[in-house]
Amino acid sequence: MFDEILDFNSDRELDQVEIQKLTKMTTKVEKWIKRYKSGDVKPNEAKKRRMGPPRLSRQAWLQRKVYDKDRELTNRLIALTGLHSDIITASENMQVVYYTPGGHYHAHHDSSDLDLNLPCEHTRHLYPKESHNNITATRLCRFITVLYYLDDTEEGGETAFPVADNDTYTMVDYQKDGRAVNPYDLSNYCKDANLIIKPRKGLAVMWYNHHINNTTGMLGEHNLFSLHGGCDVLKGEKWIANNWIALDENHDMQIKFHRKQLYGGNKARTGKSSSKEQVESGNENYVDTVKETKSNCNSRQEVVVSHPDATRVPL
Ligand SMILES: O=C(O)CCC(=O)C(=O)O
Ligand SMILES: [Fe+2]
Repeated sequence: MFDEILDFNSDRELDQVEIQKLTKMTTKVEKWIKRYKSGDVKPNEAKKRRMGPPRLSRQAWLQRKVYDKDRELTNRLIALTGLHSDIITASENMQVVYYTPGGHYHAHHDSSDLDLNLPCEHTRHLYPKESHNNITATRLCRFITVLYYLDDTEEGGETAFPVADNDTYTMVDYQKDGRAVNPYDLSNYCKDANLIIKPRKGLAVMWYNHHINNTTGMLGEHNLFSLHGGCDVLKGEKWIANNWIALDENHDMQIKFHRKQLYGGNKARTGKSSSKEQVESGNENYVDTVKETKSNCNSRQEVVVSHPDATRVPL
């Protein structure tokens, strides 16, 4: 309430002007107190409001054929991740993010919990038509994030991982050094994060959003320690780009995805919003193209997933 109604300039103090305004505001304040007392305002709602919007930034998608014509970056990603080139090449295009002072992205996960009742967003269009029509929800299956800093930022704008390596982390009553901390709120608790990275032009950060399933060698449980976000930019601008590497928990679906994207697809994938476009564009030549390129596919022997629990998956 203090933030919402009284502290107009959000400096956490009531000055003369705010107090003068306050006298005209009594009805509104009384209404608020009444709502609060009646339990109408849930603690979460209050918390969210104090944190401000989850994200304050501008985003754009770049197509691989535009930003990486010569595949230099793609090849470096293959080397960096140790993954099969098809996994990298079939993944989402690059997202560029721009922040100005006050801009931030509160802590979040880039991928979704492993839920076998929901298809992965990147392979949803590969399900048979009948079941496909029944798909109303999907989840993000982003095994790896690679984040690039495209420029320095004068002040603030760190990428923070509030609970990295914290074995004792639970979502309830999170504490740091004996103080209650809201690990999602990077405007107020950025410096409490366990890992903080200062933007520096040319630096890239890579992390795993999931574990590997030891039996299948494919996408495993969500790694909740990958919680992260962008702290408030205090001075200057922040420019970053994201590459998300998609992986299904189902090996056959992932291979189908590669074939369609790389050898049978007629449209490049442009991020989450494009899958509908891809489905609608269809691809009647798929079977022929797969036949033609089968030798090409077959020359690729295996998908190698590089991860602390790495296993080799036959293709
Ligand atoms: O701005 C940052 O440092 C983090 C951005 C991020 O997490 C995202 O775009 O998903
Ligand atoms: Fe993120």
